[in-house]
Amino acid sequence: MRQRTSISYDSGHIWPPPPTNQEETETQRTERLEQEREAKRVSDEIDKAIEQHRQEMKSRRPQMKILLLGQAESGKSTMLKNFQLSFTPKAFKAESGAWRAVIHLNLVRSVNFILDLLSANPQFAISSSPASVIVTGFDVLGISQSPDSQPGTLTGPIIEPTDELRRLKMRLSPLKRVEEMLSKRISADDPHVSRKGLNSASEVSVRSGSGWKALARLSHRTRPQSPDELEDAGRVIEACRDDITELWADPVVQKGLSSNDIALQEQSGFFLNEVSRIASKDYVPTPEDILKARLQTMGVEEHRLIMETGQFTTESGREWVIYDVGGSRGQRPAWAPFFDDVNAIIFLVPISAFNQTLSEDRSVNRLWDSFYLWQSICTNRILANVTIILLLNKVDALEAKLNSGISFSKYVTSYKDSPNNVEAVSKYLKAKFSAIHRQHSNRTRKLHIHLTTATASACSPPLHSDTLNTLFSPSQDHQATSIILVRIRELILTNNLIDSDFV
Ligand SMILES: Nc1nc2c(ncn2[C@@H]2O[C@H](COP(=O)(O)OP(=O)(O)OP(=O)(O)O)[C@@H](O)[C@H]2O)c(=O)[nH]1
Ligand SMILES: [Mg+2]
Repeated sequence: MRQRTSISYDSGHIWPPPPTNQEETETQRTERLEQEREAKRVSDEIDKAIEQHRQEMKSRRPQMKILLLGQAESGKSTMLKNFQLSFTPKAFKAESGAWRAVIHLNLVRSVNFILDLLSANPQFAISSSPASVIVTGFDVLGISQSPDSQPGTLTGPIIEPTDELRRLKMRLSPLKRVEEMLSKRISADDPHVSRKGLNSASEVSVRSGSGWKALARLSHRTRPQSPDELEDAGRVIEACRDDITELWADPVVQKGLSSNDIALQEQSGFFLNEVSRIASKDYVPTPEDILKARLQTMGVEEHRLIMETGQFTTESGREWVIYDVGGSRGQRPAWAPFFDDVNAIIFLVPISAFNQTLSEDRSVNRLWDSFYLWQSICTNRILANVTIILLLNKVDALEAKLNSGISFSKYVTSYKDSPNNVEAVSKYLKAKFSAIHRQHSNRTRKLHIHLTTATASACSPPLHSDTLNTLFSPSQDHQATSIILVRIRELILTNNLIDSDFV
């Protein structure tokens, strides 16, 4: 006979109740057993329902789905890195080694770009100056722009090669192979590497899900058939360290670049000022290096962040899914399928790009493109109830440009003779983006705007420059990325509480 098991709830309460001392009749016994069976059935059903609910909750672990949108090089992937740095620091640290190869590639590409300029026929297409297209007006209904020049052609080398530069070019020639190898390694089996034009040193991309971080970390221990290419690359770069420094410091190189309006230091993935550190044997990327590294996104990448930190006690361990998309025009049709069940959109605008054109279409001003894109997101009916956050990014680069004398109103004619400083320009842009939102968006939706410098580490102290410190009150405008991220997180959580058990 099966032994009856008893569950003790607390002292004095045992279930099923132990047999009493009283003699029971056969009928009483049958009744009691029937009652016990029924009680057990009910109890089992409750247990089953609880377990089912638990499993459901587990599989439906409340996820926050966030979509990062914006044109190419607006800083979407950099903002994602900031999320990781702030909320999943252990995971971020664990992956940081993989960025070494990307940073090495960024560096080597800048060098090879300069070396190409010593040739009569650079290996990439020549375009006109970055400032080729002017935005003539920001009428919110009809944003318009007009091209003011056409791509030009080039006859001789951009940088006149001296004997010393020829020698350097020879000595640095192994970096061509290093660039090829690193590009292949990072782009996995689908390399998509392009020189974008005279004004841009490099672009290498990864396809979503290509697992490049794993590949970039692999050593010969895990790939015995191939020599440790990454270590080889590191050794070559280290051997070239002094020559790279010399090349970058060469006055003829500097003059050739500046007289052709090529500002390498303003470009993505610029590391030539830190060669001695980055080209050293024991180089380990810092969080700031990782934020500065450039790797173009292709397709839509899904990143699952299990919160390691959290203001709300129940938040730690929760999952946030962040979709990082490729922002160039050819990539944008891939965004729409992700609009359906998204909780929030973070839209980035690189406000320093007012004097640049799209690399995929040199006739389109980048600021104009951002306005156009913003309008289409605001208008989108599927997104009508989604929390929307607008980040006016690259404030540091905007400040540098305006301080160097580049006139905002030259490119945005409706700005007229307003002051050429960050405060006035960002105020103007905020007003313009807000106006588009008001006009094209669901009226009840509130717009949240922040000025950001995504490359200023989420861990760095508030406000990256003295000028910005005095320009903006920390409570209002430009703040440390970490503070903005906490605000964004709170906002998204608060706006999406109804369907979740977050708090
Ligand atoms: N100076 C400066 N550079 C930034 C800022 N934000 C991002 N960047 C740099 O700009 C480059 C492009 O940033 P990404 O985050 O790769 O741009 P993206 O929007 O993901 O671009 P796609 O993947 O092509 O769509 C990177 O090298 C970043 O380090 C910023 O606030 N200031
Ligand atoms: Mg990206």
